[in-house]
Parts: sequence; structure tokens; C-alpha cells
Amino acid sequence: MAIHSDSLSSIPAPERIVAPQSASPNEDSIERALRPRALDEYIGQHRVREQLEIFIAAARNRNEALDHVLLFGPPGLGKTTLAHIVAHEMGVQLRQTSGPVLERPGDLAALLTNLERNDVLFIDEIHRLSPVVEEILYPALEDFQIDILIGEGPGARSVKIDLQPFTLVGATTRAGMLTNPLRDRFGIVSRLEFYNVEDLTHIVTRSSQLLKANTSPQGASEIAKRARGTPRIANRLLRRVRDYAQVRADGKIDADVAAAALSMLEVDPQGLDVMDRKLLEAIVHKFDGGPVGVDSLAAAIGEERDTIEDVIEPFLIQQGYLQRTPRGRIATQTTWRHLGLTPPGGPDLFSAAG
Ligand SMILES: Nc1ncnc2c1ncn2[C@@H]1O[C@H](COP(=O)(O)OP(=O)(O)OP(=O)(O)O)[C@@H](O)[C@H]1O
Repeated sequence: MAIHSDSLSSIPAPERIVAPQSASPNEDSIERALRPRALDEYIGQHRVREQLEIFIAAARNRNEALDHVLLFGPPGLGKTTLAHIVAHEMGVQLRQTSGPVLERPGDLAALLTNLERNDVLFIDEIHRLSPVVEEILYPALEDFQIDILIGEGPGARSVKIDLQPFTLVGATTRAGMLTNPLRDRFGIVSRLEFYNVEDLTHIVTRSSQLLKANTSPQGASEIAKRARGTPRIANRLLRRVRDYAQVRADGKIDADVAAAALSMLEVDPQGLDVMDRKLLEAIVHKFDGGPVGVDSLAAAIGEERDTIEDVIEPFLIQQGYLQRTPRGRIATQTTWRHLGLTPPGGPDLFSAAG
């Protein structure tokens, strides 16, 4: 059975400047304009890119659909962008939907039967597919066939429909929430990582050119350093810094202007914002540095558990501010120092992390 978590639907719309989710329809359209279209415009994620390059070239040579692809990683790292690129490089069309939108088996059946040979079907938030919809997907992925029930009651009969060969690209922030039978049907499984500052600087520079923003290399790097390893955040910070530069600095974005704009937005030099600091301060001040369970933490800072796990924590863990242990979250020495405090207890405190 698929694991279907209703609680995930409660992730609130982002208000944070560094929220990795997309904030508004207007932002969506700017994002589309900034989206790289081909694999060689896609910056960073070298391992994933190299693998896809090879598998796409091989599938194209054989004139076959690319194997099904599962992309996972925190929001805003470029999963949707990659799905579009796969379709573009394969020279086929992309149909896009998402797990929670597909309510009934018929919704998915309609999409599948309309696919043309080797097309890409992109399902975002694939961990939120309902079990009945997921059932339809298995034979479609394996044999390019679906079984649908026609009629009702005793007269109902099952009919097999052949599909065109296609590629499913599934995206999820939580690979662990996929059922095993679904995960096993992906031939290519790629994990997207947070971007390093060099790659993000490259992304900010490219976006500046597209937006006609006058950004110096140092300005681009200052924005990149504070973008939480996430292209979507880098692009959003760039737009806000561009506004600031327009009003206060004749439109020129250098390191000082970027730093001043970002501190006005309360994004600190390490890229942490008010919400990150609130979480770290709660662990340190209310729970003596941890370990503290995520539910207690959520209650303490008035934030959804899912938002903490999907959005806030991954970057803090990757940057070494937090440790996730079986007994709960622990603030590291880096956190104490970041908050201007002296870590108590010495090394013994941290060896308790297990
Ligand atoms: N490798 C990259 N090079 C350049 N720009 C990128 C790259 N990856 C992402 N972007 C930019 O970041 C924005 C967000 O990317 P995208 O929508 O693909 O993220 P996502 O992982 O699908 O996020 P979500 O899961 O929240 O939808 C895009 O508009 C795109 O411009």
C-alpha cells in the first residue's frame, strides 16, 4: 500500500525570503523564464548530469523511451527543470501533473492514454499519489499497459489498454515515503544535492544576464553565499537585491550593495534567516542544546513538523548546525558559536549524539 500522508498537505505557503518553495504565480513565471532548457545549460549536479547525458544519448540512439527517472532532494534544487530538460533532450513532449492532483484512477488513465511515443510524464510530489492511483501506474510502467474497469456492478468488466512507450519522471522531497514497488520501477534514481557557492555564483551570473541586472562577480558571489545551496533562493535573492540596487545604488550590484540588501532582508552572511535562527535558538535556549524531538521543536517555534523536516532542517544539517539522532535534534558547536555563545559541556555533550 502507498504511504499517503495527509499531514503533508499542511505545508504553508512560503513567506520567508529564503523559502525554497515557489511563492506566487508571478514568481513562477519569472522562474520559467530563468529555467535552463538544455542539459549543457544546467549548472552543477555534475554526477546527475553526466548520468543523464549518457542514458539519454543511449535511449535516443536506440529510438527507445528513456528508462523511468526518480529525482529526489529538497525543494528548489531543479527537479522540475531537469524533467523539462529530459523531454527537450529526448525531443519529445512533457506532460506535467502532481501526486495530490491525481485523485482518481481515471485522472491518471486519461493522461497516460494521451501520451505519444517516448513522451515524458512528470509527476511532482510523487510520494503523495493515492494507493488506488498508484495501482494503475505499476502495469503502465512495467508493460506500457493499463487495466481499466468499464461499467458498474455485476456487468463491470476489466479492459486492457496498450499505451505508447513513455518515460515517467517522478520528483519527491522524500524518497523514503515512496512504496517499495513504486521505487523499484525506476531504472534511474538520482539524488539532487545542495549546490556549492561556485555553482550558485554561476547561476546568479546567468540569471543576471537574463534579467539584465548589472551584477559584478563579487556581487554574484555574495548572493550565492547566502542562498542556502538552492538555485530558487539564489534567483529570488537576486531579484530583491536588484530592487535595492535600483533604488539605492544606481542599479549596480556589487558585494557591498548585495550584503547591505541581504542584511536588510535579515539573511545573515551564512544564509540563515529569522526562521533558522528561531529554530536553533529554541534548541539551545529551551532544550539546552538537545536532544529534542521534532514535535516538541515544532510546538516551541509554532511551525509545522513537515516544514521543519522538509524545508528548514536539511540545509542546517548539511551545514553542520544540527545533528539528527534517534533521540532527537542536537545543536552542534557551530550553532552555539553562530549564536555568539560558548558551547557547554565540552566534547562529551556531542559524543552523546550516538
Ligand atoms: N542547475 C540549475 N542551473 C540553473 N538554474 C537552475 C538550476 N536548477 C534550478 N534552477 C533554477 O531554480 C528554479 C527552481 O528550480 P525547479 O523549479 O526546477 O526546482 P524544483 O527542485 O523542481 O523545486 P520544487 O520541487 O519546489 O518544485 C528554476 O527556475 C531554475 O531557474
